[in-house]
Amino acid sequence: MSNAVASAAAAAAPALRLEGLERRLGERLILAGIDLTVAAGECLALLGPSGCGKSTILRLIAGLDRPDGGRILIGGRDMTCVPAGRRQVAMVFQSYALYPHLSVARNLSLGMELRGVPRQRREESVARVLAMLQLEGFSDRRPADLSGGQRQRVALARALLREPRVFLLDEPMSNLDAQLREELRPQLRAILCGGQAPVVYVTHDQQEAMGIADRIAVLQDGRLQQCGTPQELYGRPANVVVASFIGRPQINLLPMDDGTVLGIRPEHLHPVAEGGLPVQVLSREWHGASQQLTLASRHGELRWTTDGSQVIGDALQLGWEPRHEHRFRQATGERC
Ligand SMILES: Nc1ncnc2c1ncn2[C@@H]1O[C@H](COP(=O)(O)OP(=O)(O)OP(=O)(O)O)[C@@H](O)[C@H]1O
Repeated sequence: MSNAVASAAAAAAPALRLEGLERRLGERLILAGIDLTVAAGECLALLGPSGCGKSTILRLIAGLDRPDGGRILIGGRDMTCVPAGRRQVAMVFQSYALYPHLSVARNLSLGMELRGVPRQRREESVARVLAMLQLEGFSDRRPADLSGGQRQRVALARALLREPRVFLLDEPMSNLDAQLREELRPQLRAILCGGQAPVVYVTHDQQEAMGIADRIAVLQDGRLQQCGTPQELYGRPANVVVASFIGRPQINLLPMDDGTVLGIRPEHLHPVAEGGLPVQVLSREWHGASQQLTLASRHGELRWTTDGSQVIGDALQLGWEPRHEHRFRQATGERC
């Protein structure tokens, strides 16, 4: 291939591509044939329960671990056997790993110093990321004198300064409290989407994945269940695993006599005067603007999110619009 043809092919290639990635530990298959692509500037969330293989995928992309099958391509180039240090991949973990004895500014500039970046450019870059992450007043502080959220932003800033070709984040907000996580979410999204590097963001929190990512890949037991936009996964889950993982409170899954499972989201139920499913209120939990009710029905317990004033013991009938029904095969869990 000529240089011009090769560079045109690289430009057209996805920024990050995983092809049939496989990882075994002894007899156990930890990852089974993972195929994923991430475009430049796109944020892909890896979502799934503990042990599903999310961190293993990140470690393989970073080069901290080797796959037993498949390939990792960055900008069209096969990086599967390239050592970690030469992949230009930045990874942010849940623990911040900042140098405790150095100021914020030094923590940020050290990597550039080691790479021989001239002083003036270092100072400009540090000032730029501090402003971007709203940390301007903190450059002289030590990590111990920062809050958890501020420390995590410094860790992010340090990763941004590496100008990586791929950005990997492993549950970067899991050490922060729920309120701070919510506050940081839009900031993080703006920062991650502002760059050219593809971003892979690991989380087990579906709300965080929906809030931050352009697309979500749902994993279970080392297998990719579905990959799509948050709206696609919510609106047309490919199987009961995805249906249960996306959307809170969890979707109702009701086994039917015809060998299917009927899926109805709690927010899509509404009271009807007649011809609906008879239910009785078992318990209630206030969520501010709405309440979540647990109901007894002939198909088992149901969850219903409503702004109504029902109380425990109330009996009523519920309906739903046909367009909100999801049908899955009982035998396989796959969408019908
Ligand atoms: N060094 C190891 N030795 C044995 N098993 C391992 C090792 N590393 C990972 N595993 C197993 O591989 C599977 C995938 O682990 P991985 O850490 O990728 O999952 P995860 O989805 O990131 O989980 P979590 O959300 O808990 O971090 C798990 O079942 C785990 O027990």
